[in-house]
Amino acid sequence: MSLLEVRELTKRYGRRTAVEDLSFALDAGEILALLGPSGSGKTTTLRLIAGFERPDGGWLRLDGRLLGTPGRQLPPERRGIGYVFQEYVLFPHLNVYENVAFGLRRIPARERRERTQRVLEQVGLTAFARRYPHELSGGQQQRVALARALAPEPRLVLLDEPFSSLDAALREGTRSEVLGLLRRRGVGTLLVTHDQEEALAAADRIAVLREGRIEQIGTPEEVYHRPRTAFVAHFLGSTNLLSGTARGRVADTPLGPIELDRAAEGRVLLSLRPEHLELGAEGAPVVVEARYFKGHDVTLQVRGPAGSFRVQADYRLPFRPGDAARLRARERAVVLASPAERR
Ligand SMILES: Nc1ncnc2c1ncn2[C@@H]1O[C@H](COP(=O)(O)OP(=O)(O)OP(=O)(O)O)[C@@H](O)[C@H]1O
Repeated sequence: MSLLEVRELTKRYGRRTAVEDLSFALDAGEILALLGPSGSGKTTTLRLIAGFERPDGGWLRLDGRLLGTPGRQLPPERRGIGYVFQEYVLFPHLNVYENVAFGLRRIPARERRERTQRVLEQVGLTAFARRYPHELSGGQQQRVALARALAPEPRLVLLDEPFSSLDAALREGTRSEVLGLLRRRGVGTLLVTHDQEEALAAADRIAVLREGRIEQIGTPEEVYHRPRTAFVAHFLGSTNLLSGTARGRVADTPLGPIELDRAAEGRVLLSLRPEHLELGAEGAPVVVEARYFKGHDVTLQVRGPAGSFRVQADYRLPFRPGDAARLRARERAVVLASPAERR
């Protein structure tokens, strides 16, 4: 049985539907990223799970126990869920130790002391126990917030953009420490982010949200390499869309015949990432329009009778704007779902 089960969860604000028919499951020790643009329903989903909002439809269970459904709503403090929300700041008048012990008020003093010390040690903050929040860096404050969420030993932790306020240098280290700790403790984690790189690097699975619905859910490799829709393909990096006529595993396209990742018949819309195209001696004629140096490689914008494309290339290749070249696919193209398949 999954740790968390969410079924057909729906939330409306007046006539606007913030979350619609959301269904997914999460296992113990698993990290699921909720990824989507602003307004796609990520925070509302966490608030429904935490119990700050009442659903208008559907239900959710944690460890088999019903937490929320339109007719029955368990209050947040009885759900056994830890959360670190962006706006969920530390108490400024309490030191680190007191902030973490705060959630353990109902536990006998000795156990409270032991648990607080243990969790501070786990997040590497024992030496900072007597400091106040304003005497800590952003990353340290984030770890205190996490320690406070973990102290009551929840089975599920909800993280809403917890790393977005940290600068790039601190972000990666803090993220892998924090998520590593959650994984080792077998805690299920829902991580809200609109940062695709963070989702790809840190999550076991990603649910891509669009207008309150899950557009696709899968491992980072699946959603990146086998996007079901143009929206997912574009949201997880850059891609080229190309239409063609499929005959089984091959399609005729303006770039010539291209192998497909699955069999199809008739009109198809294909996705080819910039790294799946190459410039060389063979293929459709194009002219290089722009060159963007990225350090480890370059992105070339090219145009020809077949259309306009972005191509990733080795930075040592001599292509410059104005050069003529030939373009071909070096990998199979992904067949995107037709409107009928998406329903
Ligand atoms: N309390 C509320 N009252 C009315 N509408 C709301 C409320 N909370 C959220 N919404 C609407 O619900 C939709 C989903 O919002 P939500 O905050 O869940 O999105 P999000 O994906 O978390 O966005 P962001 O990345 O900007 O935080 C939006 O259209 C938003 O305007």
